[in-house]
Amino acid sequence: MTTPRLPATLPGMRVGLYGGSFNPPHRGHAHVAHLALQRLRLDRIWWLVTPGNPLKSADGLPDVDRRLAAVRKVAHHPRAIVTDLESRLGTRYTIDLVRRLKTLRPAVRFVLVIGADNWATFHRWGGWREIARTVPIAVVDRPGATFAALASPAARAFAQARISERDGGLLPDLSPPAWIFIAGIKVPLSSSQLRRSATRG
Ligand SMILES: Nc1ncnc2c1ncn2[C@@H]1O[C@H](COP(=O)(O)OP(=O)(O)OP(=O)(O)O)[C@@H](O)[C@H]1O
Ligand SMILES: O=C(O)c1ccc[n+]([C@@H]2O[C@H](COP(=O)([O-])O)[C@@H](O)[C@H]2O)c1
Repeated sequence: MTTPRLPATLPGMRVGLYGGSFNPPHRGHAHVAHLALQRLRLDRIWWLVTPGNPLKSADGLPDVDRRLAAVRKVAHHPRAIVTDLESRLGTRYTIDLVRRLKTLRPAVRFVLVIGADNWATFHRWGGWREIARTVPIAVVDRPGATFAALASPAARAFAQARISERDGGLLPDLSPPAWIFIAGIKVPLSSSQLRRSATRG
């Protein structure tokens, strides 16, 4: 099996893994990426355009190249990398992605970055406990999802591993399980809302 080319890294680099359908990308996504860069003191954030969320129907999902082009327009930041790495690795499940990355780049400090709605349903992800034991996780708050995220099965299962919001800069250095809930300004935007408005014209 040949290994696809990964974005460049250096040993010890702090890299946020920010996966999404991005159908379409919006300012809420840029907010998550910027907040993660700042609060976790990341060297890079990789916007990973998924070939398809295993829990969502792929009906009407534009192909990866179209979504990559759209994400590049909203992701502007000198430390942002927009990539189709998951298509090239052949991964759809996050557990497979993080296992591969830990093997391919053992000296890089990866952190998984997700929105609060995804932490609320994280227990439905394949191998969710193993994901949380493999990489630290940063959860960014989102309108309507705060309570569900903080009371979620994942939050309860890993209650002892939650760190204080003011210690975000430490998260990439911690051995998992470790997670943080990042509050602050919430951006009330979603791709589904934008798709609905586009259909209405
Ligand atoms: N406004 C937002 N605030 C915080 N996190 C967000 C926001 N929008 C998206 N996210 C997070 O960004 C990641 C990618 O989201 P995704 O591409 O599914 O967008 P979405 O707006 O949630 O789409 P949809 O409405 O189709 O479900 C997910 O982890 C999601 O939780
Ligand atoms: O691995 C899983 O079971 C899994 C289930 C749901 C979502 N994910 C990943 O979570 C990321 C966010 O997905 P989405 O559709 O909410 O943008 C994206 O990278 C998905 O592949 C992964």
